[in-house]
Amino acid sequence: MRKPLVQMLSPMIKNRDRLVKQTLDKSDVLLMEKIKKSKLEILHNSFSPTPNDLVRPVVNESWIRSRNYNLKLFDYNYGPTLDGAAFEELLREKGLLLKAADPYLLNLETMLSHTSCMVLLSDEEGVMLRVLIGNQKLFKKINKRFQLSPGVIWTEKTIGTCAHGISLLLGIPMQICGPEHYSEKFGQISCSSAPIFDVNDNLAATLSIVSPYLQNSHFLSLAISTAWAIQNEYRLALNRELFDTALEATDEAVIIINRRGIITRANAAARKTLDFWGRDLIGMPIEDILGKQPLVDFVLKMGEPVKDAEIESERLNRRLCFSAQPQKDHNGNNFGCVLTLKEIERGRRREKPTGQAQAAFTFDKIVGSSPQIIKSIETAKRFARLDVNILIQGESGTGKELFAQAIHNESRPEGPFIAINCAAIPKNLIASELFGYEGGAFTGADRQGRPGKIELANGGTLFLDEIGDMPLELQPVILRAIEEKRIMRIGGKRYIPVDFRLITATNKNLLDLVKNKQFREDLYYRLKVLELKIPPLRERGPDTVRLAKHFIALAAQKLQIPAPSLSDEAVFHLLKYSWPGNVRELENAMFHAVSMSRNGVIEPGDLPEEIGASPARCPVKDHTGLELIADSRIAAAPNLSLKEIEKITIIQALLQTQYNISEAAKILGMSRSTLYRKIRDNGLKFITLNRNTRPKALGQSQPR
Ligand SMILES: Nc1ncnc2c1ncn2[C@@H]1O[C@H](COP(=O)(O)OP(=O)(O)OP(=O)(O)O)[C@@H](O)[C@H]1O
Repeated sequence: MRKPLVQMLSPMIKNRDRLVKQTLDKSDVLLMEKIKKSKLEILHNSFSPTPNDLVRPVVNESWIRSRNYNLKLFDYNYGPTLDGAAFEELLREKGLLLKAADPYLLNLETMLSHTSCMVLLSDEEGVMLRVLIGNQKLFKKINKRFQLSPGVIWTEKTIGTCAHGISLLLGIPMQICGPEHYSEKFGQISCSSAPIFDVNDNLAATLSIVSPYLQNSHFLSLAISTAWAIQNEYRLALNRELFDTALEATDEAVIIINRRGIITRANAAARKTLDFWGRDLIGMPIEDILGKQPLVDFVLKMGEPVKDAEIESERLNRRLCFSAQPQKDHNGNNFGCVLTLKEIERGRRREKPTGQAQAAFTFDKIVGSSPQIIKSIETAKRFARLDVNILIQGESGTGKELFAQAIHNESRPEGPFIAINCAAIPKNLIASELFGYEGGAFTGADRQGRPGKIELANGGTLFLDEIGDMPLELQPVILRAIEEKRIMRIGGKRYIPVDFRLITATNKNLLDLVKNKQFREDLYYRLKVLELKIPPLRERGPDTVRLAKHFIALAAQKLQIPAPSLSDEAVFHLLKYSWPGNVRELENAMFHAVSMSRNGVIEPGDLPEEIGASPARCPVKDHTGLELIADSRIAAAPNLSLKEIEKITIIQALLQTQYNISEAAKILGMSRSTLYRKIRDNGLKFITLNRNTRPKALGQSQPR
């Protein structure tokens, strides 16, 4: 390394010390005299004259400080030197800094070896860690005069004004030439210094280039750029250490793989989990360790994260909880991924959250941007702020519990979320479920007794789903508990105060039940202080496609395969179907479709029969005559553009009205002629199937 670098220098440089001005001309000498005179005046008069061009304010201030340290002006000042053991210890301590700096110092020394320059590296306290000089004869001479050797402490305090002393003190690059030094003994030398900072911007070191005679601006730039390079290297090393410490601090097995699936980092927990104690995982293909894992291929290929999926490793004969986070550069290019693995106890599957005492959903997790769902979200958010009872109404599977959880997380996130489905509990058990019981209250009861769900909801939210199925005889007791905010366990003798927010939900028309005397009117009005309506899926327009994509991604994750896309025809079938089971049905349908899909695309044939078995011919064609409901971006884009939403909404309205333009225009709230124009603007040419299914080319017919 040293030889080729030396060869880069011109023989002119080698022969003559051209880097520095060795002979001083008349003007130099005059200038030096003037500076020296100013220095003596300032120090003698013990006041700071207005700084002039000759004396920089930082230098002026440093001279005053040096004098106040009682340093000698006309003689040598020697810094103390650390003893051998202390210096060895310090070198060990500064190992990372030296490892980062040494290659650069060596290069600098090589480049300057034909000059009389010295390269110094000091730590943040001014201890010289490295003193490098190509010319050994000169080094000995300097050492004798200045006692400058590794381990000596040189600061402004110990030797007076010098470049590296000011760099240390102020954290700035500095060049000091000849009489600018405090001590006159330094009058013939010059120095350029630059600070080096660690990752937290703490001063860590200085780099200095010292030369006899005067320096030029190149010296300072050389010192700054070398210090900068060392600083970057040092920060990288520190970050690497920090990363390794964090990596080792976690109990989770963490493995980093590159784009080809080769392990580049792994912590001790990973070696333990993968039975690799004492052996290195680095450089091994992850497939050799875990066996073929479609999820790993999926993350590397698609750049999508995976959270808490369960994988089976045949090689390890073990099930693992697997998460993966792709590593991307600022342009979104995937260059590997971080895998975390947790062992799942034998015979114990990862528990699915039951939704019993925890609420996972928040408003931002509710998928949908249709005006209908946005309205429900906005209303629910407003309701969440008011601590009163809320009745959620909506068809089955529309997301009522989802909204209840989101309201809970918005209003009482610290408390428990206790959900009960009144239709799912046998009638004779509802009372004990809700109110709990004291020990021995009835045959079969626990000896210690048990708290009921209302008690458990204390401080949080009680969610009574299917409230319409609450037995009539229990309704007055519920009413009292709501009004008095206290309950008595079955067989108990004392009231227990409870503080809970009540959210109820139903897919029935409660008012009809009230009219039929199946539901108490007073309870009904107590429950519906605020009423939230969740729209059915068929009214949410393009949300069907958004939700479908959301569920496809979830299903693919569960099945450990890359998420397939939806073909245009499949999108058409999804929009056309009326979804009696709402979002839950869509979720199941997408799971079915993902399981059935081949070649990464969901076709109508992959959908459950009732959804995919609509007419084989798609009645909407684009201007090229292709059977499309919209262009392919609808299937590909993660979110839909306004134009795409408009297109889908028009198609939906036409499907809903069986292509009756007047009715569709009414649904869309626009005139027939506007609808005709929008059909054309959207590049759609329709073959209408009127109620008698007689096809008619819409694009050619004139609006009446
Ligand atoms: N907007 C949405 N975003 C994401 N997932 C949703 C959305 N709406 C519903 N779901 C999902 O659909 C399923 C049904 O939702 P939920 O159980 O909340 O409906 P529900 O109206 O309470 O049903 P039921 O009437 O049967 O009690 C759940 O798996 C839920 O996660």
